[in-house]
Amino acid sequence: MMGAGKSTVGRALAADLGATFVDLDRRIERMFGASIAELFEDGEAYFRACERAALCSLLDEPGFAGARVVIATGGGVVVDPANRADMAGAGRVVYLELPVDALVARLSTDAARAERPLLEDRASLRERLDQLLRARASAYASAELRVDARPPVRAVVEALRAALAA
Ligand SMILES: Nc1ncnc2c1ncn2[C@@H]1O[C@H](COP(=O)(O)OP(=O)(O)O)[C@@H](O)[C@H]1O
Ligand SMILES: O=C(O)C1=C[C@@H](OP(=O)(O)O)[C@@H](O)[C@H](O)C1
Ligand SMILES: [Mg+2]
Repeated sequence: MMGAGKSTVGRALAADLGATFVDLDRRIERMFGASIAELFEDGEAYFRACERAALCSLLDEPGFAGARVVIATGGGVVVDPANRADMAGAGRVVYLELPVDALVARLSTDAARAERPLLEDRASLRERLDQLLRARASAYASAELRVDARPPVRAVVEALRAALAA
C-alpha cells in the first residue's frame, strides 16, 4: 500500500544486494514526461494504462531476465490482474504489510499526499486507506511473501533478505 515503504526499503535492499533499483513511479514519469499527479489529471484509468506500459517495458527489456533488479512498484499496480501475473512470472513478489494507523502517520504530510492523487481532497485519510486496503486485500494477499513493514528501515531490509533467502 502507499506509504508502506516500498520505495525507501527497495532502494536500501538493492544497495545491499548490489542489485539495480527501479522505482516504477519514476520510470512512468520518465516514460510519459509527466508527474504522477499530472498523469492522474487524465483519470485513474489513464494512469493505470501508463503504469502497465512502464511495467511491461521494464520486464521486456533485453537482459532483464536473470538480472539482479529490485523494483518498487506503486501500491496500485496489483489492481490489474495482468500485472499480478506478469510480476509473479518475472520475479519474487513481496507485500510490505503495515497497519492503517502507521500508514496514516507516514502519509499525513502535504508532500506525501501531493504525490499520491488518490489520497487528495479526502476528509479522512484513514477512511480512504481502509477503503483501498479492503478493495485490494485479495490482490495483496496474492504476493509470494509478506514482510512486516513496521520496524525501522534497516530491520525491514534484513527481514526481506531473510524472507527471500528462506
Ligand atoms: N520502516 C520505516 N519506518 C519509518 N518510516 C518509514 C519506513 N519506511 C518508509 N518510511 C517513510 O514513510 C514514507 C513513505 O515511504 P515510501 O518509501 O515513499 O513508501 P511507498 O513507496 O510504499 O509509498 C516516507 O516518508 C518514508 O521516509
Ligand atoms: O496505490 C496506488 O494506487 C498508488 C501508489 C503510488 O505509489 P506508492 O505506493 O509508492 O505511494 C503511485 O503509484 C500512485 O499515486 C498510485
Ligand atoms: Mg513509492
